[in-house]
Amino acid sequence: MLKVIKQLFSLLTDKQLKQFYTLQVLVVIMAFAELLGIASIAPFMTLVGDTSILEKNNIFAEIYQMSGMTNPLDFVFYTGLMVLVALTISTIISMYTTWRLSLYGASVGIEIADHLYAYYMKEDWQFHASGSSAQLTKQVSVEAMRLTTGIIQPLMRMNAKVVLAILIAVSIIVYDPVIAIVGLMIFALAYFLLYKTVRKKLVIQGRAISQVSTDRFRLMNEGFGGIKDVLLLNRSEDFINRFERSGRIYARALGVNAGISQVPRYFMELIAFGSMIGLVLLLIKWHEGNLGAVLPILAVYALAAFKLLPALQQIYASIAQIKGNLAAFEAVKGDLERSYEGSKEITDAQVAQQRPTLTKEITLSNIVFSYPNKSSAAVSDVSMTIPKNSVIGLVGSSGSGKSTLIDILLGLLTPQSGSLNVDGKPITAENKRVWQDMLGFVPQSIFLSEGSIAANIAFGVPARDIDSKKVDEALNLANLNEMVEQLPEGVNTKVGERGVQLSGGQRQRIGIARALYHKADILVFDEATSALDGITEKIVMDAIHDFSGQKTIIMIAHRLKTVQKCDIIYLMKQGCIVDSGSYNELILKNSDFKKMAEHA
Ligand SMILES: Nc1ncnc2c1ncn2[C@@H]1O[C@H](COP(=O)(O)OP(=O)(O)OP(=O)(O)O)[C@@H](O)[C@H]1O
Repeated sequence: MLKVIKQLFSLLTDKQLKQFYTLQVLVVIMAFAELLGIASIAPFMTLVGDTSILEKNNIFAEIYQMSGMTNPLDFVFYTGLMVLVALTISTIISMYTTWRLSLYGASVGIEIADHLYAYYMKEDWQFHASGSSAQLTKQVSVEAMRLTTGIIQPLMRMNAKVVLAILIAVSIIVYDPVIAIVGLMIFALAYFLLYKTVRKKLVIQGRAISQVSTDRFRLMNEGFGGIKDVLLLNRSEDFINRFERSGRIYARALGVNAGISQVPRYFMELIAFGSMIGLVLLLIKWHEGNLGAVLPILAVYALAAFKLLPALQQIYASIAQIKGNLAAFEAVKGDLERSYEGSKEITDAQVAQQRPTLTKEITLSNIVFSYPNKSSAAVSDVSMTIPKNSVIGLVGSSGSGKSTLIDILLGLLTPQSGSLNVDGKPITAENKRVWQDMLGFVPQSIFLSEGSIAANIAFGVPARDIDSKKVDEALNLANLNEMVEQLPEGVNTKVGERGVQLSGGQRQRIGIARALYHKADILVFDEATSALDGITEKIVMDAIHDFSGQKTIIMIAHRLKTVQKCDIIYLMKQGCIVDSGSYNELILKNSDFKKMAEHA
């Protein structure tokens, strides 16, 4: 567990560390203030037990004399008042420190979750293509939250209590070593034995929480995401049963871990009361029934126990909670460490220096790309040239590697060998971002957010920065204006989650309008018009071809009709480019292409 705390500390930023040390000072002040509160009770009780000490030769008598009071009861009253003031100050310090610790714990936890989200959002396409979004959602929402509430916050609470417990322990040892050491040993041993017994169970249940959380997120993602198929195939019961089954494991694991940290409190209270009764009997026996002598000693121990017991319980409960949530840290540790390794941000000056300009051509040279865990290459030794302002078609059977090649062109996938060049300048990790700014991409299936049509066209641009003129132009070019005019709120009409309130063709045209909104010089279409009816496709294709000579256009198409007007068509087969030429040239020279055209 100490190792985990050390690792967690290494993830804190300088600012967080500084705040932590400041809080440490507050924690120590709080512990001293609480101790002072306890310590001030003893003299007061001595005074209450026997006011005749004011007549004797001691510190009380001196203060009494200096106060100028004549009635001992008045003195007792004012001493009591001062003790109350001391206790109030100590309470205020404790409340403030606990408040600050809670805020600090929560903010550190949430900053870690934010960091994790930012890390995943900046990871490349290959990372996302080979992982599961349910897993990432779980990492950020469940595991990072468990890290906050199950590790960092308990650690903060424990931190304050450890200092207090040590101070109380030292003070009562100084006050009376024998009684203190025996009492402390009883508690330490009881908690230690308890922790040893439950330690393994906490870890096991903690891991179960991580495991079933993944299952539950997956079931939610698949169930809600594929609800149409679920309903049609009548699979709701299967989903519900699996969800409930994981829920039972989840509930038990959560309950057991919470119980293990809370339940022993009552047992410890029993031990504390038992020890107290034992101590009372012992003291009465030692002092032969003299209550005046017994009361102050008893008051100190009662108050020490009153403060020490919850502190020990808090330490134990925090340790149990941390142990039970270690699996959450294990789950995100690797990603967190990588996320803190420092991102290579490039400066504006570097961007300007690296900005590729397209004046002549884009070339792909000897590109080889294999997906991880795949034996054959998805793209093998592909070379192609895309002249500026030309219209290029990419055709081939399903699985021939067209989308993979386009992802390489978009800078989303990095080939294992070969290079992508713009006017001879290679696109590297450093200038990739600038290259991507020059591209407009329309994928096979468009992702739509829950916002308005305008927000979806200007995707990712804050509402106040959306340029309505550019939205109108894009709508026009994507042949959407007629449909939008019929909507009650026009471009401000909401499209529903993932665009459920739109037809497939309308969704696709919004995707096309999105690519056009950003006024990219290079437009890439991956099966972008396949969901459109013949007439709409022709209108949209004509709009795309209107750009010919002004923009560089690359399109993947299954329907050969779509690529008929392209300047060059590349034919792909099993990851290779097997032929190229204009539509008419390919019909004449390539039998595969001819067959495809006949069956189109
Ligand atoms: N994320 C991925 N992980 C592993 N393999 C993949 C992944 N995406 C594609 N592949 C594999 O790479 C090969 C090429 O796929 P790609 O999607 O590029 O073909 P395509 O020509 O675009 O097909 P389609 O016309 O059906 O979209 C296929 O064998 C496919 O199974």
